[in-house]
Amino acid sequence: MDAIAVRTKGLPLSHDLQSGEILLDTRGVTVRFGGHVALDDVSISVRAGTVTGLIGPNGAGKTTLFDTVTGAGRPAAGTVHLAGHDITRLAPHRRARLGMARTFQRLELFVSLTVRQNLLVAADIAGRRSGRRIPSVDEMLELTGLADIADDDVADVPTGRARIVEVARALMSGPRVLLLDEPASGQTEEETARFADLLRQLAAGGLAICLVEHDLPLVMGLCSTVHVLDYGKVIASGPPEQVGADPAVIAAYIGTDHTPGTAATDGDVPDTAREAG
Ligand SMILES: Nc1ncnc2c1ncn2[C@@H]1O[C@H](COP(=O)(O)OP(=O)(O)OP(=O)(O)O)[C@@H](O)[C@H]1O
Repeated sequence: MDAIAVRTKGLPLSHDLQSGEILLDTRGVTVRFGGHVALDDVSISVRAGTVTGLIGPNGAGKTTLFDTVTGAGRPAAGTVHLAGHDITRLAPHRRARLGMARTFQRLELFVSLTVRQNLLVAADIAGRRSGRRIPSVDEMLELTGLADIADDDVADVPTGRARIVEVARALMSGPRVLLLDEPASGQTEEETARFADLLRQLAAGGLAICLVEHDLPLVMGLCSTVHVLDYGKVIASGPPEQVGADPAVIAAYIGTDHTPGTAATDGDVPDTAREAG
């Protein structure tokens, strides 16, 4: 496959990548909290230039897998690989330096700063850390559709758009892999549609995106591959239409608020970033 430069509207979002290359994978990852097995022999992969879905009922282990991949937690067994290199023992900041960025289920923004200031802080850290050219804040505000609220305090920004601020902030580091934990939670239908376009655009630029999301129509419409976790195990992996029709997946979702093919949120969603933070 041709090497593609990861550039979106001229933004130097990342390094040169092979489209379709596996950028991130976990191999047999097991995580225990005391006697509780939160992840059991989990192997998933995320390719450059694609959006990969990671779904499953509440408590299935999705956030735990993100924590393991980013280095916030260590697995009891198994390994994590970035572009084929074993990074299981690397500290989180070194993984970030290698091109891994994430957002959080619970918004983690500087709520007393403006949208622009949040991106400036990220730009400052990323610039000092990597030494490579990173996107300008204005370019990023434009790309992510945040220019009109650039000078608003994040505390006053509605939750749906604050989630985009978090994505923009993650993108300021010029990642190769972007991990998104329930980014559409709190978004209106219109915001979600715009967000889906943004993710398509970023993936088309070569970024490897892993999306944890309870909005299953969004996942099914956006992802080329979906991994399904249930009670810490991968119960299905494949194209969305195959996974959505899988009896094991349907069974896993029965009795939950979320069933494949329906929109759902995780209950009450705060109105603004102030309430979410
Ligand atoms: N720090 C922890 N200590 C003990 N148990 C934990 C810890 N973190 C997560 N767990 C447990 O591990 C399991 C997986 O949790 P996790 O948050 O990864 O699930 P999830 O799929 O992200 O759920 P949700 O969709 O509700 O966010 C759950 O049973 C949870 O209670």
